[in-house]
Amino acid sequence: MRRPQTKSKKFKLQKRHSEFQEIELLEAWTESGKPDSGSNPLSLSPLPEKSRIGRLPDGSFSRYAGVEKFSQLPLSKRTKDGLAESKYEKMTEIQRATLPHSLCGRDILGAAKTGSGKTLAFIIPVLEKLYRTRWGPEDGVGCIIMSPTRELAGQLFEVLKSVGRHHGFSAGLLIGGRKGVDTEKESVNELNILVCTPGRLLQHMDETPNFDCSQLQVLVLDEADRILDVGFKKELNAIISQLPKHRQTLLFSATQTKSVQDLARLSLKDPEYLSVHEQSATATPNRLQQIAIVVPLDQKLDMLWSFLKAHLNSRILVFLSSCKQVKFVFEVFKKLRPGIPLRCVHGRMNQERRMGICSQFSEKLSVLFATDVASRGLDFKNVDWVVQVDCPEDVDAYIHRVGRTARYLSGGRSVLFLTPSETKMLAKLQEKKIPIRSNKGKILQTVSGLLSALLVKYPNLKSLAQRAFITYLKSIHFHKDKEVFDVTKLPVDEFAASLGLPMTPKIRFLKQKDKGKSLSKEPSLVPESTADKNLFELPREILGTGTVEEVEVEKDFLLEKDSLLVGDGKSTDVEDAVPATRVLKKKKKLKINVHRPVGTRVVFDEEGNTLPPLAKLSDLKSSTDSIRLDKEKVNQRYAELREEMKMVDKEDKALDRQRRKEKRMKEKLKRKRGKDEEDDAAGSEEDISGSDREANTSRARKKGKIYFGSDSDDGESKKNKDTSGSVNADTVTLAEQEALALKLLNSMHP
Ligand SMILES: Nc1ncnc2c1ncn2[C@@H]1O[C@H](COP(=O)(O)OP(=O)(O)OP(=O)(O)O)[C@@H](O)[C@H]1O
Repeated sequence: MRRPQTKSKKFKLQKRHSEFQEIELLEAWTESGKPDSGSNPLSLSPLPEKSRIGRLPDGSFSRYAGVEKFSQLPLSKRTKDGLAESKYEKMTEIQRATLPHSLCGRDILGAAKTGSGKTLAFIIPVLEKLYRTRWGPEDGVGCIIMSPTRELAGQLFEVLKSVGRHHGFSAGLLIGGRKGVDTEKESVNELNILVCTPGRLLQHMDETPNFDCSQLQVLVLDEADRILDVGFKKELNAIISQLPKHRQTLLFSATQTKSVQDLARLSLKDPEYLSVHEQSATATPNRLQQIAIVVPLDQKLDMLWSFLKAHLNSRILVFLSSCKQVKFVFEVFKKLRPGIPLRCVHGRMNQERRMGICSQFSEKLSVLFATDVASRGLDFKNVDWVVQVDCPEDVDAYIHRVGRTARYLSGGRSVLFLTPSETKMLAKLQEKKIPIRSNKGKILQTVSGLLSALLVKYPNLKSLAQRAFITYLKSIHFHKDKEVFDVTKLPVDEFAASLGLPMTPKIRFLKQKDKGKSLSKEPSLVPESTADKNLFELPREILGTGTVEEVEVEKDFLLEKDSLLVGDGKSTDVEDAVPATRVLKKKKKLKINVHRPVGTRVVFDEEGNTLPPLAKLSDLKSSTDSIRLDKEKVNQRYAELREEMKMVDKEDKALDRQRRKEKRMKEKLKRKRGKDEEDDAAGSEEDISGSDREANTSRARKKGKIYFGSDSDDGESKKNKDTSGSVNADTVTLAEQEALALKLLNSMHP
């Protein structure tokens, strides 16, 4: 037993020794720019000072400028093995450009197109830095990698785990929205690498006793321009003030900041600005095909629906401007069943669900409706289409959104919907080297009419629609670029109608801000349409004008934006950092601005088309086109609909009650049968020599074919019901069925 122990100890010592040699060589490279081939591998020099950050003398990194493979770089064996096992062999452009600099301790400002491999460009130097300084558990936090969103932090953590699998460092994912902050507090001081969002990191800095980052070696900001912008300003300043100035800082983004102010905030020292695609003809990936379609605001959902129906075998990522928009479109489209799985992700969702949905989206062909929470950094696999239903707030936001497709070597396509008043965005994109051309879209199927019927049937959808309406207008109102976004140019009544709303919600924030200004109508640039216009839409002149409904709205639109989302006072993440302010619901006397006769009970076929009786409304339309509906009629119709729905509801409830009773009876019998079978197995003489009736029942029981419910499953079972002397549920009442069941039970067990 002793021998192997000695052997393994010896082996470990040898291994450590060779690692020391390796570190020595790497250090020598770092110091001189060349591996120190002349040094004696057996003479161990003292450990390098922990705080020292090696720097490659100018020009000497050029030795590695032309190398193509990771294996040719002076990396530790552990990192090289991790890379090889993760199937990374050849470097991408940004990795080739930045690694020689970052490996010798320089501050880096790295910029490259989306999907070009920036993550490895900072994960590798992090691992190498800690390895070379022989960082251990007792040294605490050596590196912080920050990301603006929790999902992205989770993804970076996975890459770190994969490439760093042979290293012995401890690493932790610190993001908000997860329980277990107390558990984190216990171990956060022992972690060597923190992958985090700014909010959660700050929370630990504020609350965790003895939380210490004073020995920090490397700070990484992924999506640096986003973390440096106003949304994170306070958090970032507070964090930076607690970090040592003497450290290496790596900033990466597809849309990198060059602001001197930003760089000064981070105390960068002679940073290397490495933008590998600056001379490229395009700012987006070469394999990305991009088109823009001009769609009137009130036809956006029709266009989106038509698009989805035409691309059922694709993985599609759809961007909308706010959580409420995402929720609404997801919920109503789900009810209309387009024929492809639908998912949604936004900042107001439970974190576990958010993460789960993002990973499911990579696995299955589906449509993911998302806010900008999914716009940066996320590496979904094989997204075929990115559809931007709501225009991004600027060119950078556009670049990140479309960057979710056409990643690394794969291709992809994107569509941008622009309302007629947003067409200036097209020129702005083209100015910034984005090869996008405008195209005509075809509306194959309209849904706005169906939505109004859905909203009658599901009142919660109506309030979702109202909120979606308000938050959309607010998003336009708060966007900075007024050349593109002008809320006064939007056709608000038509927009409300297109969401299925029977009346236009009151837009209070505009009333206050732009008193006197009236919202004008959009120029009509209707895309080519092969579909009938909404069949049950009544002409607007029949419906009266200028009347509104007030709805509960969030006071500050920014709260609606995921990127700046915040939660309750106990913030755990920047996404949850500012307390949400709500305005109390204020009901006012409603005047109704009806857009169309609201539907009756709706039945949909598999394709999401309405079946009669809704279709009758189209007849109603043709016969009433010329009739002016007064308010009384509308109210009367509402009352009728309510009554009708009550009746339907009653019927449904009764049916449901009956089903549940039957189910209970079935279960009771099943349990009983199980018990009997146990008794059979115990070999009771009485059971074996039972009466004919018992024999019949027992035969039926063995076949598992005693039914009392009407939902029995197959034809054969129905036949058996009769032969086994059991009951035909269609011909007896529930009470009779129950009585019979009891009788049967009693007869089986007198
Ligand atoms: N050297 C490499 N060899 C093969 N695949 C790579 C290499 N580097 C990165 N990749 C792959 O390329 C894809 C995109 O990488 P990554 O997520 O790092 O891009 P990015 O530049 O950070 O994109 P974004 O700007 O959207 O954040 C990932 O699937 C990653 O696994």
